[in-house]
Amino acid sequence: MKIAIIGAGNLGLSIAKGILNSNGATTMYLTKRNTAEIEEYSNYGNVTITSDNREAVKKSDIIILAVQPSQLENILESTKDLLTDNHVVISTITGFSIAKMEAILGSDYNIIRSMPNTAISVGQSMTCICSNEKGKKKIELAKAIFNRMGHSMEIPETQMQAATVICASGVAFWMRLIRATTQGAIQLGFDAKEAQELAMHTCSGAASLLIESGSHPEAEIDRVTTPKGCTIQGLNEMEHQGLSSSLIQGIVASYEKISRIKENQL
Ligand SMILES: NC(=O)C1=CN([C@@H]2O[C@H](COP(=O)(O)OP(=O)(O)OC[C@H]3O[C@@H](n4cnc5c(N)ncnc54)[C@H](OP(=O)(O)O)[C@@H]3O)[C@@H](O)[C@H]2O)C=CC1
Ligand SMILES: O=C(O)[C@@H]1CCC=N1
Repeated sequence: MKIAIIGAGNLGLSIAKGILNSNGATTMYLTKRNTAEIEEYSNYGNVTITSDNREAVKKSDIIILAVQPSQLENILESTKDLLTDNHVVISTITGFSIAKMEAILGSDYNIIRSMPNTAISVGQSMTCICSNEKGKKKIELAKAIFNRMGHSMEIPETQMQAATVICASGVAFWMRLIRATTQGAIQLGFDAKEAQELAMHTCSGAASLLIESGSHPEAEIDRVTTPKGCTIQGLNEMEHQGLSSSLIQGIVASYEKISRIKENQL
């Protein structure tokens, strides 16, 4: 696969790392205006670094768009004459609808809208995808690309904002929970490095339990909570302090913010 990543910033470079780690591309173009910061990637034999988006589009089949929302329109306008039937355009842009992309490109091209997260760099992204009418026949290809770097789910476009909060912002939410657990562990006597190791591997184990057993979180909690024991004491105190409620409220606040950003853009 010949892949171009237009906008090699936080997410674009995470995708690049995921692709390189999984040998997922025969050639890869990485573009940004200031290329000095990513020169090290030219050490990979099959990677070209450039600020020329037109060259990247011309030489690639899969075009992954990872610029800020306000930067996308110009990029689409300046490259659309190069697009062919063979191209699959995969946008990762928050709040930029397929209709808005089609208003610029037309509806004759394969357009996939995706929402990966930065864990794509280590092959662990939860990525949601949807497509325009024309792109429906490329959705399996898009899934195959993202499944090499984690797990993908096809969803209706109407759920894309919610997926952004849960999956993309979600990485930051889980990081904060792991950080808070680490701080608790330090207070209980572990040094900072040990504390983080305990927190992150316990978090990873808890998620793996659900993924591999298919069971419900409360069923797993029941297996841990000894009657009158320390786990239920801790859990109940966390809930008295509003743990679940604050998480849900944060998720809803994040969703409301995305909705406002989207309204301003469209
Ligand atoms: N960060 C995340 O976890 C996630 C982000 N997203 C979405 O991904 C997109 C990118 O986010 P993020 O990576 O955080 O943003 P960044 O600002 O880190 O990256 C954007 C990149 O685009 C480059 N860029 C800007 N203009 C151009 C241009 N004309 N041609 C080529 N490259 C250009 C910038 O580099 P330079 O200035 O040198 O050109 C920059 O490196 C956003 O739309 C965001 O909503 C979605 C899911 C998760
Ligand atoms: O914070 C943001 O707005 C973007 C979208 C999801 C992750 N980063």
